[in-house]
Amino acid sequence: MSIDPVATVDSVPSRSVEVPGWVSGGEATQARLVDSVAHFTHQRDTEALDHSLTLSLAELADARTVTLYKRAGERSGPQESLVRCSRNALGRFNIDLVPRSADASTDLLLQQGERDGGCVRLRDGGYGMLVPIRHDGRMIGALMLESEHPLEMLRPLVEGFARIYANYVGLLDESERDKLTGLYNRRSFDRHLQRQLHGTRPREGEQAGQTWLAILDIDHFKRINDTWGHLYGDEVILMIAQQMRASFRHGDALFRFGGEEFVVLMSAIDREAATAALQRFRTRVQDHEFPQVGQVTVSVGFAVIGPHDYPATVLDRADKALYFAKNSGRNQVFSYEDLRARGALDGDVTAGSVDLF
Ligand SMILES: Nc1nc2c(ncn2[C@@H]2O[C@H](COP(=O)(O)OP(=O)(O)OP(=O)(O)O)[C@@H](O)[C@H]2O)c(=O)[nH]1
Repeated sequence: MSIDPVATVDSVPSRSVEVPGWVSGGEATQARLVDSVAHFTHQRDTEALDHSLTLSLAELADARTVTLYKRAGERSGPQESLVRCSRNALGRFNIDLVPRSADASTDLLLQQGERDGGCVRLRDGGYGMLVPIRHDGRMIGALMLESEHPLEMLRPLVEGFARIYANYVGLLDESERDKLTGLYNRRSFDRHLQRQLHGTRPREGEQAGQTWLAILDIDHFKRINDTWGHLYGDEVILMIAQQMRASFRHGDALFRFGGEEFVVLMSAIDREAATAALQRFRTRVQDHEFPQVGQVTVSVGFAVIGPHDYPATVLDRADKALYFAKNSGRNQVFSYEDLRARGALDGDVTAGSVDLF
């Protein structure tokens, strides 16, 4: 069923306590609990962790549905995603990942969770419990359990799982991100590429787009370091990352591959739209006054990603377009497919600077 806060009424009286059998069990119960935690903390990427969390809780709490609401961490804005584990007609659990924009009902739910984390009766007679998930004092999401049984007794368990989850998300996030800029690091690139290719569905009213890979490289960065020193060089890298965040859309994945080289995985309807977005970023950088250093420019090469392309192949194509941009005077954006169609890459094209996998 849909989780609509309008459907939640009345706080559950504190004495209504009915508990799934396992809660009062002995060693077998403890073993099951430990097993769940071990399984859950074995995961090495956030998506698997989300699935494992909702499934573990659904099984342990004998819930009919466990929903994990996640607030977008990296940017401001209302974007959220939702992972739902629910029991099907055969009694088995299914997990759905639903990327979505926040709507009024989600916000209301989260506000409610913030306020009291309340146990509620659902309109259909079921029981609901909402537990906020906090990391470093910030609410990063919430867990909503729905069951045929009252859930109050399970609150410490669910809160414990929420705390472990928050700690773990923090750790995973750190291992996936570049320390200086907070952008994703190269290690997480393949996973994001798969998600971008297979996970993004167009929003209502939106046409399905294509996925593009762009390499952005700061021009004459060595000169910046040599003239102003590495600290100013680092500052430029940081500001370029900020410009990327401000230029690209929320669903686009932003990486620092190392040094002064950045990668964007973006959706765009066609090559013109991709070019426009990248030109906007290039102009933005060119027009920015960097402290002490003054003007900085970037060169960009990009290529479309087909569903069966290897990451290394597309990186190589985007890198060839970048190399062309560098050789054509820098501060420009080039598409590999466009250059290919014009015959501009025929002949002597040496691979650029990207180290392939
Ligand atoms: N400050 C700073 N410098 C870095 C970092 N990583 C790499 N560099 C420097 O970035 C410079 C890259 O220089 P090159 O690859 O020659 O490229 P470039 O000077 O930007 O020239 P073009 O790309 O051809 O325009 C080198 O001097 C590296 O030492 C970093 O994290 N911080």
